[in-house]
Amino acid sequence: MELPPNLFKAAVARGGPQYGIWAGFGTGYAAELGASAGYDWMVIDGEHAPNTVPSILAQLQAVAPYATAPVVRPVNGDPALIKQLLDVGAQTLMVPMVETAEQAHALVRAMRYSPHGIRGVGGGLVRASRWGDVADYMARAHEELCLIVQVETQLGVENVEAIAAVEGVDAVFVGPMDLSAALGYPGETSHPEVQRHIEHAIQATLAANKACGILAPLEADARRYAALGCHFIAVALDVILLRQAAVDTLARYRNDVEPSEPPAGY
Ligand SMILES: O=C(O)C(=O)C[C@H](O)[C@@H](O)CO
Repeated sequence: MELPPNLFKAAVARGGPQYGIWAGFGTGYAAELGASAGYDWMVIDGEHAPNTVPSILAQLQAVAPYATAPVVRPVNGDPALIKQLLDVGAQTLMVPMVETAEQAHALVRAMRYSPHGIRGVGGGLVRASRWGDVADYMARAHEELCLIVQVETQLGVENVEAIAAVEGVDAVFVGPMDLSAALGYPGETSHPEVQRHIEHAIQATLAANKACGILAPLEADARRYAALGCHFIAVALDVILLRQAAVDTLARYRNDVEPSEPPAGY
């Protein structure tokens, strides 16, 4: 068979904004439900959601029949974990807490086979090559892989020009929550200082001709980031949607329950 195309990479190259949902339940069942809603892309979160390589595989399989493109976020940039995630068929990885061009370059090498990198060879043992059915998998895998690096610390923002310029980095994703904490305003993503850093990271990424993404569950934020040129914006988190709907439904029947406020943090 042909190498499966990376829907996310193609969509972001066509332009934006692409609207995404954050999958935080760690199950294929919930991920499939989110995909059935028609979002353009979905983060399968291995950093803060209760996920393992097998649970991520189950979610990749669950969303495969849908047009929603999966983006897998590993807990960190460990090359051994990257190898496992690529082998189970993740094509787009979003690695948190990238702070230097050297780290970004190491991630590119972790995703590529020798002589361009250090990815171990799974050959016919892995889903990525459809158990060997994709005959040219090793020669062409890099064409359909996509690396998103998360910039979400002060040092990361200081180095964003150099990070975005690294060959093989396809996109930068700004993490507003971590950045707010790193700058000393935990959870205050609207603080002027946090916003100044966010806008600088977006502009530097776009100036490097790389795609830029961000998390923005509040509509006004999402629209502002779209106007700034972000290519992909996560506008919903499934866990938060369920929690809000659960509280609001109960509040309609019980006087001791207040309807939910927009989340202070996300
Ligand atoms: O810093 C951020 O914002 C992110 O990276 C997203 C967070 O991990 C989390 O708030 C998602 O719920």
